[in-house]
Amino acid sequence: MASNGASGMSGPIAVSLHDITVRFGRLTALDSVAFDVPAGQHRAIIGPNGAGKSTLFGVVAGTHRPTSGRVIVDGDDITSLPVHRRADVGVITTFQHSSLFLRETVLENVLLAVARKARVAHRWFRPATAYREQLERSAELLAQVGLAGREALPAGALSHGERRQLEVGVALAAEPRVLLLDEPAAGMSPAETARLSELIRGLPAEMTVLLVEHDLDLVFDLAHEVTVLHLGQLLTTGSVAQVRANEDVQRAYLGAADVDELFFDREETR
Ligand SMILES: Nc1ncnc2c1ncn2[C@@H]1O[C@H](COP(=O)(O)OP(=O)(O)OP(=O)(O)O)[C@@H](O)[C@H]1O
Repeated sequence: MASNGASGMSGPIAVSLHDITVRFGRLTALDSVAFDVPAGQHRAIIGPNGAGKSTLFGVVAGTHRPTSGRVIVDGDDITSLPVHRRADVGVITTFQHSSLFLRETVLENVLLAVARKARVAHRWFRPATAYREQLERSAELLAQVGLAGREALPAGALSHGERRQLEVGVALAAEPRVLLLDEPAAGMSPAETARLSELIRGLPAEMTVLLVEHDLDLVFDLAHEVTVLHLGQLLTTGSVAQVRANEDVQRAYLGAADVDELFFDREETR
């Protein structure tokens, strides 16, 4: 198991959710959910099916507008900010459904994102030097996400796991302060998941990461803290050890297919 460095209980708050309620008609998908995520923390959101994880993720990413409540990032209220404007405040999301250009090369995918960021960062554009800098930055990012040597391949030729790595590279090009990962390990092999975990654990210490993930091995490997939702309510937030030992969490998961994964370290039982 990884050592999960900073528990992040002190220091500035990066993301603050104030009494988030989401109703779909008569169904309350989220009921006054409130918690803070300290800057630099890796926070996982887990819970049984239908707990409200995706809905909550969408509220932070901007794809869902809460019925009531507020989303505060670095002190700014972004509740009403449309999804495409959240990048301006440093909130970058990788969604489950890939946003890559599959016919373009791996390098071009990252280069586009780097160029987009540069245009936002600089009012004027210096084509000759800027392009070289952007190429260098793209190569750096591809090395960071483990895709050095794959630059010339079309993104569509990558394995599923490599595509997810590339998506993270594209997201990092935008220099997020808060990185939102929507089930990053979905469809990955154990080896790909292990590489992804290493990649996330190696992100800059000041970057806040919020992820929704069903793969509890990954969650327990990289989360500094875990927030558990159940039936639209916040059940608890705590360290991996606290959450695994929590009887309310155990009850919430009873009957769920992944209950064994939650309570027993599979490496211990092998
Ligand atoms: N667009 C929608 N319209 C109506 N009900 C919805 C909508 N989206 C989600 N729900 C309902 O809201 C509740 C929470 O759903 P959500 O997808 O957020 O849960 P989840 O924890 O992500 O579940 P899963 O683990 O199965 O993905 C569920 O009862 C779901 O059926």
